[in-house]
Amino acid sequence: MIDSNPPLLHHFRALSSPNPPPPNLQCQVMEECQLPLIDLSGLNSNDQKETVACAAAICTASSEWGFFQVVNHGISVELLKKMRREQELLFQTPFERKSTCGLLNNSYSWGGSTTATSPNHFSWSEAFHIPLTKVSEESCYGEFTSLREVMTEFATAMSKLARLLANILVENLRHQRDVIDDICDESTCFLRLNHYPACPISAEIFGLVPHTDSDFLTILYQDEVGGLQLMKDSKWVAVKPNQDALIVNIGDLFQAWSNDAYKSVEHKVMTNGKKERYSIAYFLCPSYDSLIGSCKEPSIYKQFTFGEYRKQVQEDVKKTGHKVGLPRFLL
Ligand SMILES: C=C1C[C@]23C[C@@]1(O)CC[C@H]2[C@@]12CC[C@H](O)[C@@](C)(C(=O)O1)[C@H]2[C@@H]3C(=O)O
Ligand SMILES: O=C(O)CCC(=O)C(=O)O
Ligand SMILES: [Fe+2]
Repeated sequence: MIDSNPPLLHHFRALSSPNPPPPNLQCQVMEECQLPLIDLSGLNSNDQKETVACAAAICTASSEWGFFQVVNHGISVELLKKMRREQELLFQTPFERKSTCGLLNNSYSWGGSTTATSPNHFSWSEAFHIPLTKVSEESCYGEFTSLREVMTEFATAMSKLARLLANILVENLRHQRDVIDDICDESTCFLRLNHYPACPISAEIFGLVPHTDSDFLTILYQDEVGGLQLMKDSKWVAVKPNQDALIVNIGDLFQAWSNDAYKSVEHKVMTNGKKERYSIAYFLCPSYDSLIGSCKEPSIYKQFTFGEYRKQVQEDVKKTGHKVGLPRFLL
């Protein structure tokens, strides 16, 4: 049989061989949490009190959790299901085809990072990481013609939702709307299609290593399998999947801009011994020359452009296998 999965086990064993096996990652009893659940229909209410309360709930969750879930988000169940079906077909393609045929702008990767040199930096997953500018480009799709149509619709809907939420968060900080539309363009925003194959050594390896996202905010559409965990009050807590909801998390850029009012929280994905898992993340990013500086004084972080930030993250990951992120920019 032709294998669709990348050679994850082989690679993990090769990385582990001279080193001692990593500690058991799943030994603690995990608390499952109900993330703040926000009904976005409040934003369209004729009652201004409801609109204000909904916006306040978004800002409070961004400060206290850095994570929340939204329902009545305006993206239809049909579109979400169609997108998931297309994603499954894409990942079921033979590994050779995914990795060598230039699919989706040649954006396929596996193991989390091509440069992982230690088992602790290795992720039991594969992904396509597609810039928004390429989503509707015919040449990216080969025989996956229906994926193009669905993904274009999906990206447009996620983009609209991400901008709506980001504008609310900005307005709360600066009493000014539309800044996000001025600085975020398609050139840097991206969609990441994630696949976590069932893992025979699930106690030893992450599905996706702990990290914060390097963007303003991320919207995640996950399936019913579960495995996402986030840091809350210095403890890892597991997110209970809710099929009606999309998950939103604050990224590093909003944390810097808000001078730590909004939290870019560390998160990770645990593997599952029996079931594979799918998720799609939309990352809202500004153009590379956008200056990110705090909205308040005294500022905690140096000003930086998004280009400088990405470069620093990539350099650190390449050198050490590990993302340092915002602490690099502390004043
Ligand atoms: C090895 C890594 C690459 C990554 C940062 C990390 O340390 C762990 C997760 C990776 C990830 C996943 C989501 C985004 O695509 C990304 C840009 C991010 O913020 O975290 C990547 C990072 C990266 O590619 O630099
Ligand atoms: O798959 C998930 O639940 C999370 C994915 C994620 O954190 C990412 O792509 O940055
Ligand atoms: Fe993430």
